[in-house]
Amino acid sequence: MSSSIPVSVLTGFLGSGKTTLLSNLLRHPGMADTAVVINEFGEVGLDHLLVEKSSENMIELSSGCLCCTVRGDLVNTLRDLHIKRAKQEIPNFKRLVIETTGLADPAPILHTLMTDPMLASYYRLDGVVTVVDAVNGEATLDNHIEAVKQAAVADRLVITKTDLVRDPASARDLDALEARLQTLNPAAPRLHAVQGEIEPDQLFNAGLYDPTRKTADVLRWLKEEAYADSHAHHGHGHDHGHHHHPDVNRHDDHVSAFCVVLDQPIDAMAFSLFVELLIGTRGENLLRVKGILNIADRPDQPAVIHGVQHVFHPVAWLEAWPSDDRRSRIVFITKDIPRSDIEKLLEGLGIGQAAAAQ
Ligand SMILES: Nc1nc2c(ncn2[C@@H]2O[C@H](COP(=O)(O)OP(=O)(O)OP(=O)(O)O)[C@@H](O)[C@H]2O)c(=O)[nH]1
Repeated sequence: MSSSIPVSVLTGFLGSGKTTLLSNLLRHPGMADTAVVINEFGEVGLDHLLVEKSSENMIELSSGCLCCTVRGDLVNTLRDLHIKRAKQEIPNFKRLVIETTGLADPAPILHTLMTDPMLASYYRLDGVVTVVDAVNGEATLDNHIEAVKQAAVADRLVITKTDLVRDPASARDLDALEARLQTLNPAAPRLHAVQGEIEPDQLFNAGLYDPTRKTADVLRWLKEEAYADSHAHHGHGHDHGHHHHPDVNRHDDHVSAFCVVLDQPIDAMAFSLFVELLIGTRGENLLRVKGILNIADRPDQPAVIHGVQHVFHPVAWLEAWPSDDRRSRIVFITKDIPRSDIEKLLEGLGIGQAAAAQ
């Protein structure tokens, strides 16, 4: 596991600046050992020509949208890459970046990385980087649920084209976009990049759960405190414009991010049932679930859970609690599943006690 290759998924809507960002990143000396898989939609992949020179390990999947053909293609591509690396036919890359098409739902890619047994033994998900265009970002979020999902599941958000934000009206639009992203995804740091200029350190090693690292990283990964006031209402002083849009297509009204805190230890069987019921009835709307659990019969070893839609990663047990706080904390990023539904289901199954409901 310690030698597994970290994989970053780079996503963002059409034209948001993914390729520009990637080309710049690959010029950094620290990124020299990076392999890149680019998924182009359509017959001719132009991006390939644009970034080719900066990486010898460039692979392109041009057979269609990665999120539609992902199972076979991605598995085969990553498998081939690993075999060639082992045979020393290609340089010994230490990191992999997958750039998705602009329309991709990132979930199937995350599923594949999490569930394919071979991939899971050679690669591990480092994090999701989502690019959002400062100029078109709001309109894109209004009109495309994929863009909302991309932003909601990100570990890092990169706002591009801020150089085009010059007049006061555009600056206000950018503030509104930032506020909206804050509500959609309170835990992901928001970074700005002009023409792809960014330090790789800000995007990689995002601290997604890795059992070989110190447990403190789990807290960084979970960042549950970021969700503290982000539920029920959009309670941010600076989110002007947020409620005034007349659009009927406000996708992010459907998406919520919240953290449920349970004071009492959790019965393992009851929690499995909870996950099963949730996946069975609402699986596709569970954009992301991550948490640290206090399981009743193993109080000294917290369980880490991580799910994307209907796929849950096998539970990982930590050696010790990362801090004095031994309550179970579960972050949910959902579409059309309000916090109250989750709390009702937990209560119905007699699981813990939701702190916020007290
Ligand atoms: N002014 C400005 N233009 C940018 C910036 N970042 C990207 N662009 C331009 O935006 C356009 C789209 O950028 P790409 O990097 O190709 O975007 P992409 O997300 O890879 O696009 P697709 O592969 O089509 O989804 C290009 O013309 C870039 O030059 C920026 O920070 N400022």
